[in-house]
Amino acid sequence: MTDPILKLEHLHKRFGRATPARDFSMTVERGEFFTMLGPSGSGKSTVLRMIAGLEYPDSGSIVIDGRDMTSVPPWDRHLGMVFQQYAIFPHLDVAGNVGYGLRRENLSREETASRISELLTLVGLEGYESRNVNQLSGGEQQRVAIARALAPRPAILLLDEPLSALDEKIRREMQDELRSIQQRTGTTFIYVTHDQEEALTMSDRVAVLNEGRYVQCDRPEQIFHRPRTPFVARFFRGCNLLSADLDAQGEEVRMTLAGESLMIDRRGGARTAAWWRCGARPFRSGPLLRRRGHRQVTG
Ligand SMILES: Nc1ncnc2c1ncn2[C@@H]1O[C@H](COP(=O)(O)OP(=O)(O)OP(=O)(O)O)[C@@H](O)[C@H]1O
Repeated sequence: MTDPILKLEHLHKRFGRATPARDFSMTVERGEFFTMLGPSGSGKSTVLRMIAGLEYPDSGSIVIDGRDMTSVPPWDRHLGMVFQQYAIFPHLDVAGNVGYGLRRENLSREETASRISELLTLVGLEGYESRNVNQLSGGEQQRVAIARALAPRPAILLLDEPLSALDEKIRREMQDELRSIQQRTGTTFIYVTHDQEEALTMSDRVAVLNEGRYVQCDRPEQIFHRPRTPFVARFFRGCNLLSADLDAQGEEVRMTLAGESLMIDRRGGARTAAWWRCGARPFRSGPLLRRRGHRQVTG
């Protein structure tokens, strides 16, 4: 088992009355697609900005690839960043924009051209080198921004709601493409979104944030089928929460719901069946998890 690529330990950050990070600790493994998901104001962007070095924590530490980076400036952290706004340079063509990411690499002209061409192929813009960026669609501009951020082979690529300005169809396509780019390059991605479906579809693991803490950090199918708190369950709109009485009897628990009783084991073994019997089939669980190759859970 290799060391995690990122370790956040007891991060705390306050802005006046807002506390977007409270004793926040988490680890991200090498090559993971890791997503921070949560409602507006839960602290996702602040945590991402602290990883990037765009904000400094009041206390706690940030270790990237084994080095303490807590007070290191952003340009020495060897991270890439992609934001919601397509932060590309309007006065440079596509090659100029992607090449900007290579300016510290000391490459020859030929090596730079070859790397730009490789990156454009990776993001599906093969042959776009001399195109004017102002004439590209939103999705294409975001691909240029991703190629530029990946150009110096960052240890981690940080993505803050990169698809939220795109229309639904392009957004869906880009979700699949981003996942594929991440897998082909093996780069660790840390992704911020408030979109539940996006998080579940793309990620290896998801941290659900609320008020500066994460309330659950797990694989998508665990988050979806085994929410640890009512907050997580409610956050996936369409999920039905029903109150039941539980009565422990040795290894089994009797659950009484709407006058019906059911024995479940202590790990909640029959819980899925119970939800099914109540007609509370989870929101889009089949197509959602099938899209990323998960087995559908049956009752
Ligand atoms: N630079 C800042 N100055 C003052 N308050 C801030 C600053 N940055 C963030 N906050 C506050 O911290 C809280 C968390 O903000 P943050 O942007 O991290 O949340 P978020 O989960 O990313 O939300 P959103 O999805 O709306 O972007 C909010 O109450 C916000 O107003």
